[in-house]
Amino acid sequence: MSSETTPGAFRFVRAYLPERRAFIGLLALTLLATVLELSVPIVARDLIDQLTVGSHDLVVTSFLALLVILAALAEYLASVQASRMGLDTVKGLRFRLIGHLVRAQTINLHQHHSSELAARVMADSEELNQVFSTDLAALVGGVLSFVAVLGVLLWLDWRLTLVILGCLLGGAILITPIALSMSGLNKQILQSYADLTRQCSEWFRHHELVKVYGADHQVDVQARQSLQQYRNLALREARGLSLIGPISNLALMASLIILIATSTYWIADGSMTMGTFTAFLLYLFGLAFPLISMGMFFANYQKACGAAARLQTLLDLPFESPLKTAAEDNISALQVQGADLSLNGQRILRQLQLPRMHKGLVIISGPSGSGKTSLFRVLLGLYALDKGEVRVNDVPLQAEQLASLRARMAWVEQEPALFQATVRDNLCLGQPGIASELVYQALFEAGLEPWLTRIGGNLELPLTEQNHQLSGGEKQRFALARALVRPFDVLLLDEPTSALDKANAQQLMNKLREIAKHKLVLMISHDKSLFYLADQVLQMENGQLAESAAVGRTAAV
Ligand SMILES: Nc1ncnc2c1ncn2[C@@H]1O[C@H](COP(=O)(O)OP(=O)(O)OP(=O)(O)O)[C@@H](O)[C@H]1O
Repeated sequence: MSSETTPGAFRFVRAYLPERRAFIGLLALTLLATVLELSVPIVARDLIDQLTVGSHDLVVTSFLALLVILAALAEYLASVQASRMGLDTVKGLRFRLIGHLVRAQTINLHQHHSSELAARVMADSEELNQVFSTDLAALVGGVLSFVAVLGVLLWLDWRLTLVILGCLLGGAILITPIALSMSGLNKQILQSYADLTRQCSEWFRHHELVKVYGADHQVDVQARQSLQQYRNLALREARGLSLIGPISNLALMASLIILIATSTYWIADGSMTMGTFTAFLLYLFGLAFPLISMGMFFANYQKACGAAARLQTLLDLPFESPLKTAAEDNISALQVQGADLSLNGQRILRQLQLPRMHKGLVIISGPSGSGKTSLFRVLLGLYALDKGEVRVNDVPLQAEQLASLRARMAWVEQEPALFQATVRDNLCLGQPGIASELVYQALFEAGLEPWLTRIGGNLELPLTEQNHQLSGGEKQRFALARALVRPFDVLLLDEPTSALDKANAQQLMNKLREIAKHKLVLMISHDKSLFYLADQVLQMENGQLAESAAVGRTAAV
C-alpha cells in the first residue's frame, strides 16, 4: 500500500484484531447488557402504574432490582472485554511496528529521528486503541440499543417517536462535519507531538552542551514555539470535539420538551398512563446516548484514520533483507568488486575494488570523507550498493545471506554506541546467555581489567544514557570487548586507537596481531605509525582505492 493512500483504520488494524471468538464474546455481552437495560423501563412502568393505583408487588420490585444489577454486571464485563480487545490490537500493531523498524533499511531510518519514531509507534497507535476498545464497545451497544429502543417506542407511540427521532437525527447531522474534520487535524497534532518529543529528547540528551554554550534561552524560544503550535492544534481539536456534547444536549433537550408537552396533554385526556410516560422518558436516553456514542465513534474513527495513514508510512519503509535465520557458514574470503554507492545524491564509493582477503591485518587509511566508514557499512550489508558486489567466499553476497554474514562478523564502530542497559546486556548484544567467564575474558582481552576492578567486577552495573561510567578510550575498548565476546571470522574496527594513549594503543595492536594470525582484521586508521604492523595497507581517496601496499609482515592477505 502506498503512503499516499489513507487506509481505513479498520483495514489497517485488521491483521492485529483479536480472533472472531473475542468479537462474539463482546457482542454477546453487549447484547445481554442491552436487553437487560431495555427491560428496566418496562418493569419500571409496571411498578409505577401499580404505585399510582396504590398497590405494591414485592416480586416486581425485586425483579427490577435484579435486572438493574445484572445489567450493570453485563455492562462491566462488556467494557472489560472491549478494553482487552483494544489493548491486544494495539499490542500486535506496536509489535509489528517495532519489528519492522529495527529491520528497515538503514538508509531510510537515517532520515528519521529515533525519538520521533518512538513517539509515533506509541502515540499514533494509542489513537487506534481508543477506537477499538471503548468506542467500539459503545458503538456495538449503541447500535443494538438504538434499534431496540426505536422498536419499543414506535410500539408505544409512533407519532411521538418520529418527532423525537427527528430532533436527535438533526443533532447527528450537525455533528457529522465536525467528525469528518478530525482526520486531517489529528495527523497534524500527532506530527506536532512527535516533533516535540524529538526536540525534548535532543535538549535533554545534550543538556551539557546546552548549558556550556548558554543555549538554554534558545531552547526556551524553541520550546515555547513548539508547545504553542501543539497547543493551538489541540485546541482546534478540542473546540470541534467540545461541540459534540452541547449539540447532543440541545437535541436531547428539544426532544424532552416535545415529549413532556405532548405527554402532559395525553395524560390529562387519559389516553396515556404515567407509567408509559416514565418508560418514554427512560427510553429517550436509550435513543440519545447511542447517537452520542455513534457520533464519538465516528469522530474518533476519523482521528484513527489519520493515525493509521501515518503509521502506514512507517510500514512502507522497505526491509533490508528477507527475514532469515543465520546459517553457520564461515567466511573464508572477502572481496569487493566495482562498488558504486550514492547516498542522498552524493557519490560515496566509485568503482571501488578491494582485493580478495582471507586473514591477516589490513589497515584502511585515507582522508576524512573518503568513504572508509561507508565501505564498512557496505561490508556489513547496512548500505546496499548501486553497482558492483561484495563477494563472500568468492560468491556475490545476496540480501538473504545478510544474517549469516553478520553472524560471522564483529564490528567496532567509530563512535561506540552503548545501550542504557547493564554492562552484561551491552556486551552480550545478540548473544544472550553467554557465560560470565567469557564476558570477563573479553573485557580482559580488550584491556579493561583496571576498569572492571573499579566497578567491582559487577556485570549487572547499569550504564547511563551518557555512559559516564566509561572514559572515551574505555568506551572504545568496551566496544572491542563486545566484538570479542562473539565468535567471528572478520573483525571490523573503525579507528579503534583514536581515543587511546600510546601504551593502550600498543596493547590493542598486539591483540589485533594475535587475532590476525587466524582471522581477517580490517581496521580503519589515520595513524601512520601503526602501518608497519599491518599485513596490507589500503589507501582510499574519493571513494576509490588509491593505493595498496603489502607491508613486511606475514602478508597473509
Ligand atoms: N547516510 C548518509 N547519508 C548521506 N551521506 C552520507 C551518509 N553516510 C556517509 N555519508 C557521506 O559519505 C561521505 C564519506 O563518509 P565516511 O564516513 O564513509 O568517510 P570516512 O572516510 O570514514 O571519514 P572519516 O575518516 O572522517 O571517518 C561523507 O561525505 C558523508 O557525508
